[in-house]
Amino acid sequence: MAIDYHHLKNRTFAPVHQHYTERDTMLYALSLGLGNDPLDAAALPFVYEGMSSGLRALPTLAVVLGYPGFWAREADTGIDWVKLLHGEQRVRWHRPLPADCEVVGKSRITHLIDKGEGKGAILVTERLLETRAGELLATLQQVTFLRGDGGYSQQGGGQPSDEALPALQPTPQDRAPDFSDTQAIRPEAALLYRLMGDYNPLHADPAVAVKAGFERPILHGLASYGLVAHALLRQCADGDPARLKALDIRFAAPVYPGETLVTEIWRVPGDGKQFQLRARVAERDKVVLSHGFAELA
Ligand SMILES: CCCCCCC[C@@H](O)CC(=O)SCCNC(=O)CCNC(=O)[C@H](O)C(C)(C)COP(=O)(O)OP(=O)(O)OC[C@H]1O[C@@H](n2cnc3c(N)ncnc32)[C@H](O)[C@@H]1OP(=O)(O)O
Repeated sequence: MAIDYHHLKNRTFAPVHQHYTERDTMLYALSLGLGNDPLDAAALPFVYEGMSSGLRALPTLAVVLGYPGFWAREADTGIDWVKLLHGEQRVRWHRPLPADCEVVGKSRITHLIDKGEGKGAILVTERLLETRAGELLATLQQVTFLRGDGGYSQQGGGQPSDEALPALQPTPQDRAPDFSDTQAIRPEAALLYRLMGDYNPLHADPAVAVKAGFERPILHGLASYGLVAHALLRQCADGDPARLKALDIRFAAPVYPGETLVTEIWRVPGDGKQFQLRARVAERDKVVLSHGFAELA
């Protein structure tokens, strides 16, 4: 079954209510590998409640909260779910995330773009993450690359296609990064990370990974996203999670659990609050996250 633009665009998502606790906050950070080195002072406030600062939530915890799950697998979507990949993630934080809170996630599909037969389609989902009292914590945009669904607009009597999102900018080619941060990704990272709510079999089942065109299960894009955000906070914000205001990034190539991620950060000339970033896998010297933009308070 091919994608039907109107059916998919009009899909409704029930608000997802969630009460996350300090334990969830710590498990999220642990699933990214914080605490791999128990003496790492920059990681401890996110995985141990006994610090003088109290337990702190990584701002990227927002990406797993109020999440509607792996709904693309439902047959009526028309999506070839085995072939989909997370393409980009863009988040704006409006308030720091508490370590324990009742939240609600409100999702809707905002864009569906046909890139053409054999090239794929782009699906953009927006999620507003609010407290139960209605305060907006974060606005999230998830760009999904539907590798198996290009050309849908030629079917069913000519289905529409939306305008693309404003493009993210590539990182500087003419100068070395101002900061660099290295993180080891644990071999079981994807198996741990999926427990945060993204149960896409691509990250766990070797047979599904092969069907999708990979040699073995790949890491969730949002796990790499969390790692890059932590690298940025550690290098440029004294580890203060409340300072992250914006982070956009493109997932340029797959990351495999067990690899080493090197995040490279450039200062944007100006008031010192904006940065460009990318990340590469050290073992393959391959850029895996690109077109990064971040803003700190
Ligand atoms: C719906 C339910 C929600 C589900 C959410 C996700 C659930 C998760 O479980 C899934 C995951 O986490 S998957 C893991 C993370 N993602 C990845 O590993 C993807 C890595 N990226 C790739 O493989 C390629 O970039 C690839 C394959 C994405 C694109 O590569 P190419 O086809 O070679 O593209 P290229 O020829 O370079 O460019 C063609 C056009 O596409 C645009 N583009 C490229 N990479 C993009 C990307 N990552 N995201 C968005 N757009 C992208 C290019 O700009 C180009 O556009 P245009 O034709 O307009 O010039």
